[in-house]
Amino acid sequence: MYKVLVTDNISDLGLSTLVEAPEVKVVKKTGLTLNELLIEIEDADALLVRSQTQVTAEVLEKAHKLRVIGRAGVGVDNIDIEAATKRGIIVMNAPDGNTISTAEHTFAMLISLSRNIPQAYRSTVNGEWKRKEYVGVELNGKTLSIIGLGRIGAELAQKAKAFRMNIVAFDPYLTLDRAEELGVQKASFEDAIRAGDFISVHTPLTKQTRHLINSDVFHQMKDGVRILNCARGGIIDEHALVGAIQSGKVAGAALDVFEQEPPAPDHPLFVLPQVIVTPHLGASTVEAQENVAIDVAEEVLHVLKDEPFKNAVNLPSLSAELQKKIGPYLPLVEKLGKFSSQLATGAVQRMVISYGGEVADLEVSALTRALLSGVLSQHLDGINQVNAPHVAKNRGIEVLEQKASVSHGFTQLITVDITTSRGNTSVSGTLLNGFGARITKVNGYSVDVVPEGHILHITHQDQPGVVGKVGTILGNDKVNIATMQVGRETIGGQAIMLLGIDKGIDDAALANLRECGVVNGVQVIEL
Ligand SMILES: NC(=O)c1ccc[n+]([C@@H]2O[C@H](COP(=O)([O-])OP(=O)(O)OC[C@H]3O[C@@H](n4cnc5c(N)ncnc54)[C@H](O)[C@@H]3O)[C@@H](O)[C@H]2O)c1
Ligand SMILES: O=C(O)[C@H](O)COP(=O)(O)O
Repeated sequence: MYKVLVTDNISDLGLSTLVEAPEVKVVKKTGLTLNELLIEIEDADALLVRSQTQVTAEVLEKAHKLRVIGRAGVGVDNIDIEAATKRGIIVMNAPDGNTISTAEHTFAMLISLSRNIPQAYRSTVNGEWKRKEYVGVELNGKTLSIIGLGRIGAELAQKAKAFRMNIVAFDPYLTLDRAEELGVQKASFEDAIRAGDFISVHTPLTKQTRHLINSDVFHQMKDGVRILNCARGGIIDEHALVGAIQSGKVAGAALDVFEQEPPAPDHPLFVLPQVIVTPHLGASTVEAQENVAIDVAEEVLHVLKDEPFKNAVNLPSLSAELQKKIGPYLPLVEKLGKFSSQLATGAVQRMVISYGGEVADLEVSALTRALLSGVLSQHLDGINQVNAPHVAKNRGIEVLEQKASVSHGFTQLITVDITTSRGNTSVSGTLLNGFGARITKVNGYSVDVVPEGHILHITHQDQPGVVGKVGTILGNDKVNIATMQVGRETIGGQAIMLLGIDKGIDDAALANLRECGVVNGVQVIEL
């Protein structure tokens, strides 16, 4: 039974996917103190959060069983991704479900800001009638600069265009074609900042975007500019914003998010009449909350059930088409990794993974991760495709991926060459149409082995009687030989024998084999 811990308010409709899954126990505990969270996380297999729960390295330290963190929403800045990745924990979000709601909220803030609606409401219900004080500005014909033209930025652009605003956008990944398609003017950051009558930020909060809008940037803006942040607190330097409003540079600001949430009640922005605020409501609609909860619950369940999943933020994303194409290769590369690392002796220093034939036409990074995970998991605990590249890098293991059109007679061939402190090991494998995975070459010897179960790898001199002697020793130990493959360099030269056996071999029989006088080395490979 998998324990899925839910620590923020996530829609029950979305959670029903998990509640109804027989292999899952949903434990919903919101408002936990840090100490309570540290206890609850210990036996959790999955954690579901929104933006409130701070999933820090300290929390993850206690997460001994955790395989996946699902964020019912977009921003993952409340999760220590690096710490999760190191521990092999998948972090996934629900990137699409709240786009419309957040863009609509931003637009509501834009109109409210231009017409002073919140201020006028408060004044009017307090018995005042200040028609002159709340004169606004039109949106029509004004320039809206959007910093970060992703899902929400692009959706906002469409809404603002309907109000006949000119849209100028800066996004490092914005192409001219995409800008044309959206009907926006692509600009540099500086030009977008200088052009806007209204400036709205829609980037994630990262090291690069923290205080992206600071006092230097405010100086470059038009006098009387209005600022919006419905993305993340911290993208705008709040102290610089206070100064820019007090100096008259900025005519108004609409904020849904804050550097610290909830902000202190005496926050200096709250006494400025030009500032309107909401308590992080961008995604707070019935529709958005159902969408993100359903999306994330489904994907978390896929992870727990070892099924293909999407939206992991600490794994490269694979299209459904690519997943389908590389799927059949995954068991082969994992086996190649396990086989080669059990054969290799000494500390791994370098791995070269070569893809030949049809597989070379695919984007193979997911296969490389799976193979690397197969290699490292033989010697290290807790290795998976999420943390394998990170662990290899930390241990100074060089990993090279290469592609070749030749595949030595096979439709596709994958070879792993491992260099250790003691020498080199090379193992190749292929997928045989209708027959599955095969190991086709081991250290230069051609073989045809199904990579499964218990395999003995024996090196010996090619001479009469070796097979008989090995067979007798195993027979005496009641070990049944299921398959046998031999390969040799030349007649009478160095040779290998790969024996598929029905059960693990005990230490005594292994010692007998090693001391029988006709074999040079024996390695047990468990796949
Ligand atoms: N207020 C809310 O309730 C709410 C709701 C949803 C999302 N958000 C926030 O909005 C952010 C954007 O969401 P999205 O779904 O549009 O994400 P997205 O990934 O589709 O778009 C983000 C865009 O920012 C761009 N970007 C990154 N760094 C940049 C930089 N330095 N300068 C300019 N552009 C940069 C990216 O290229 C990307 O196109 C999220 O990261 C989240 O923090 C807030
Ligand atoms: O990044 C997001 O998706 C939004 O900020 C929503 O956050 P919330 O789930 O805490 O409302």
